[in-house]
Amino acid sequence: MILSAEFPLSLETDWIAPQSIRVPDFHLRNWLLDTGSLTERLQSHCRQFRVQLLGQAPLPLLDNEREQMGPVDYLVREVILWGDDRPWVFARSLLPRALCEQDRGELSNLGEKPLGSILFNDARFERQPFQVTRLSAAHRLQSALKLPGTQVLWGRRSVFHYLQWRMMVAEVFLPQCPAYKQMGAPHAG
Ligand SMILES: C=C(O[C@@H]1C=C(C(=O)O)C=C[C@H]1O)C(=O)O
Repeated sequence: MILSAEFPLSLETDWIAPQSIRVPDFHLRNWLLDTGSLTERLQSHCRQFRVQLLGQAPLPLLDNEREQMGPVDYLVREVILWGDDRPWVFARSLLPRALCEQDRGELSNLGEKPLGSILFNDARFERQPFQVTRLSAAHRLQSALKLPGTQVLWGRRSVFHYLQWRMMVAEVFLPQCPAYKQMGAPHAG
């Protein structure tokens, strides 16, 4: 299973401090603000976890990314995270191009290896506070991913500081993600 989508999909949305927005339920809020590896949490909810790479290339940033990331070049990486053949997360990450091409070569050819396997295995990556976002059912991401577009989607983003570098990770929970209480599903922790 793959989701066909153009690259970059981008992610035009407003990002808000968590204390300034009401998240509908505690379960979702817990997922949105979990500072651990999303990859690891998703892996605990499925038998087969997979990263589908939509693309990774040097690209311009959105205005509301650039204002946090400073005047350096970035590789934009966009992926879909799958759990047991269900698309669970769209992620857009900004990787400093010079870092990828110098010190951390493994970042430039990450491919379908989860980014979290690097970020959460090196204490020098220091996560900064989250911002959250609410995408309406009509948001273009839903139509671009050919999702049913019948529900509001929630996402989060944070900057990781690494030495003199900044890296941003933004994740949107897609409709089947365990971050939402699935109708009729037994309560998942
Ligand atoms: C940052 C993490 O890595 C995950 C994997 C990503 C990737 O491979 O591009 C992007 C965002 C994350 O959902 C994580 O596991 O928390």
